[in-house]
Amino acid sequence: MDTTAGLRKSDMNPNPFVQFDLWFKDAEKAHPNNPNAMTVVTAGKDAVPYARTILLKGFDEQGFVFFTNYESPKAQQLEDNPRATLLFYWSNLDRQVNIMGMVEKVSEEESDAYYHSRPRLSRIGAWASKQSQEIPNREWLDNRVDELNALYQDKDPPRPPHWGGYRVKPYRIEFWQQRPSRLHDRFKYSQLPDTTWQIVRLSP
Ligand SMILES: Cc1cc2nc3c(=O)[nH]c(=O)nc-3n(C[C@H](O)[C@H](O)[C@H](O)COP(=O)(O)O)c2cc1C
Ligand SMILES: Cc1ncc(COP(=O)(O)O)c(C=O)c1O
Repeated sequence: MDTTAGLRKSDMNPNPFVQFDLWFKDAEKAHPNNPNAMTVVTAGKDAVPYARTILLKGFDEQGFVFFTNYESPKAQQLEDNPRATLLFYWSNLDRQVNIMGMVEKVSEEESDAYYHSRPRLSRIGAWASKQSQEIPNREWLDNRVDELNALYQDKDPPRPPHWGGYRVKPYRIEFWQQRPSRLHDRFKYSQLPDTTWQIVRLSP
């Protein structure tokens, strides 16, 4: 994948989801390890921007979906302020994508479907972990996993009510590609009130 040739506005698909899909497919080839890893930034009542890595689990014209614990700090921040920024950096391609959007929970059905596609131990883990809470030691966590494994011995663990997905519905997406001498190519897509997308070039 040669990304050194530069980007013209005419290279950019008018639909940012199609453009993201093209770049994501390139990233899957160039980054065998977690091409879907993204930095997710949220800010709640204290206005502090909190960042963490999350795996993108799906995207379409409705938005970008990830799964997590609904009682985690990020979930509380999203409750207080349902906005997020998603940031991808694909170093082997010298590309960055920055997505800003409004956030909502995915449907129960969508969370169930994804939860049940996960390996059994990951499903147990979603029950075992009180995400981001302080715990006494590793043994405490391992014991919880043992207890939950015994509880669901011959059963399929159901999805915990505190675990599910969020969808980031973008209103702004920026595609960035590196060029020599820091004179990068950048295109910003902004959603207009009639839901069409305006594309402008930004200075590096
Ligand atoms: C590569 C990678 C992928 C991760 N993917 C997820 C994920 O999909 N969902 C999740 O809840 N946490 C994921 N984490 C853990 C988060 O970074 C974070 O520690 C956790 O969600 C707690 O965040 P919070 O305290 O801000 O709510 C991942 C971490 C790494 C390094
Ligand atoms: C706590 C947590 N939840 C979810 C995920 C991602 O989902 P999955 O385990 O279904 O790949 C990760 C990935 O690292 C994670 O650390």
